[in-house]
Amino acid sequence: MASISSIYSSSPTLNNQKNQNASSIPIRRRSQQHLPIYQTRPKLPPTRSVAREIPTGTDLSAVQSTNHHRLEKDPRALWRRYVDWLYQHKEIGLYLDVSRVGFTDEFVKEMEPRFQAALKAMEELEKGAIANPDEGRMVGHYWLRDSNRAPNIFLKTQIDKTLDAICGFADDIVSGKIKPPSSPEGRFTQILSVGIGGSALGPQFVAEALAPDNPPLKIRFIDNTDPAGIDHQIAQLGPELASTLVIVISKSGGTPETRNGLLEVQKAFREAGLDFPKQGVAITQENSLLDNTARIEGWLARFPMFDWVGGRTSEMSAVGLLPAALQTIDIREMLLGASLMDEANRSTVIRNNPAALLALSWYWATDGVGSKDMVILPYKDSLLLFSRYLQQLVMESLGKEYDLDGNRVNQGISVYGNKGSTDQHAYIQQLREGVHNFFATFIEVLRDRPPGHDWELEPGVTCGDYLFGMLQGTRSALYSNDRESITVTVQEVTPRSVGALVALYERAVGIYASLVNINAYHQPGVEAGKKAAGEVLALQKRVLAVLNEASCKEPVEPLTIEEVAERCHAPEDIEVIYKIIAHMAANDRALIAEGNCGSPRSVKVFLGECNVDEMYA
Ligand SMILES: O=P(O)(O)OC[C@H]1O[C@H](O)[C@H](O)[C@@H](O)[C@@H]1O
Repeated sequence: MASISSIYSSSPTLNNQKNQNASSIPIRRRSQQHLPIYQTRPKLPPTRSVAREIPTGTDLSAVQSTNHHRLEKDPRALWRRYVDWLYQHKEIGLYLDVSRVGFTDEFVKEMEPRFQAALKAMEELEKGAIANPDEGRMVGHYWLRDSNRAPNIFLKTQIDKTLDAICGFADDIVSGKIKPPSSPEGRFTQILSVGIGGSALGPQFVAEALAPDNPPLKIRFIDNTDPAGIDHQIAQLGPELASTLVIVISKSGGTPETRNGLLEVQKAFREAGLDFPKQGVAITQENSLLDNTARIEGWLARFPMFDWVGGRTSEMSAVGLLPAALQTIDIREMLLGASLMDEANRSTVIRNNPAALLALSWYWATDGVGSKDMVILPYKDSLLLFSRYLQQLVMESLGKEYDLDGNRVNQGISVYGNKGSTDQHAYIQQLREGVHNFFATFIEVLRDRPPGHDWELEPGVTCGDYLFGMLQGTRSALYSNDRESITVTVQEVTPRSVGALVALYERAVGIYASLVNINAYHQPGVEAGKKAAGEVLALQKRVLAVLNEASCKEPVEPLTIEEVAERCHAPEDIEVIYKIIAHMAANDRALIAEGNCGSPRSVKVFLGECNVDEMYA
């Protein structure tokens, strides 16, 4: 198996190219490799503080151009730039316009060697290199849509067999060949998908984008451990719980939120007198806790998640494909769209490689250090969740403390957005005129409605013309105020174009990560929050034990928060202890709190009942 670590480690460190006077890109010398990045990188002057120092009456655009090249404003030159840089993929029906990002020809030239190194790294990754060195894993989501690219026949067979199994199972469910055991409907009518993060965001985005108006199975999601949210989903299912297929998705098979969702759903099944295993499907890694549970309990079906597919890039695995197929979305078309896009993204010519063009634009717009946020604005309701999906893909992949050489870099690009033209009535005001800390990405869909459904709501103008006008207007209004933007245009929202969009951004993230020399495929930072949450729950158990002991005394001994903290041997955790008590008190947890919650020192607590067994446990 090849290794790409050498390619990564030979990448030059990131530098703020636009603020360099030298025409060549400074390459970090070996001897500098262990210097913290802030010592090797020129500091970017933040636009806001620069703006504050400007004397009144100064031409702001002139000041900005000291930080950024002045953007081209001549309409003819802009048209030429548009035509020169426009990327088109005919088979997908996708265009990428980066003309409203102000990178210069010199910048592109300077970046060329780094792009070649990044594209080489992608090539090695696709061949099966350990592209996720921290976890010692291959990164194989590209093989999912072209199994011939898998590095060995075993993996190829695994991919092909899983795809066939997904299609077969979905057909059997949709056709009613596999029936729920006790539903009067005689067939499954609902899907309840339980999963979080990469095990939810892709399926949510795709369902919103592509599900037909009246799918044979309607999907809903539990993607949190919020009891009220879970109750809401279950309540909405009502008697249709009996015809609900529950898909539990977790790569690790041990994510607490997903486990809790499953336990809550299983309880609802018990209470309704239903047999959960006959309606349960697991998508997880082989031999995970979830997999073993599903196997032992005899769930209806189990589908694998592969070690070499990360959660946030799992849309083309069973995670995304099974829910999509159950909604009768053409998953083979999704895969085709992704593989066509992958093929285009293998070009070593930047302007012919859409993912490289995106990465180039991101690098320029954010100075390669995430100095600007990425605002995603799809002008199409069905693409509403694209920004949420991209938020995880981009931020979990690029938001890293250390680079591959161990330098502290605190990399990342913040992503947010919703949809146009809705957002024009919300926050576009700030984008146009306020703090200049973003670049926009417009997602344009050319086809307004299915053929034969359009009408003119005023002479010569349709509803979709308004949407189009709003997009074009916002693009040019932002640009005229020096706000850069990218436009991704698709002909229609179809399984093919959605598959292509997913693949486009997956690859752009990979290339960008390589440019800034970070591992895009791990998420060490996520563990800190999980660990801290576990510590809070452990502390809660100690608090309960202390309160139980005091409450078993005669007479009962109410304790102040300080006393509880002392007895837990955790005086430094007093604030969390107070919050634990306040949370339990708000939830009728047999805990009696006296005093005023607004003044925590006045609060005294004891348990409403003494549990002698627990005292001696
Ligand atoms: O699929 P799971 O193992 O349940 O993981 C679900 C999610 O949880 C984690 O916190 C990770 O940060 C995500 O990348 C992942 O997608």
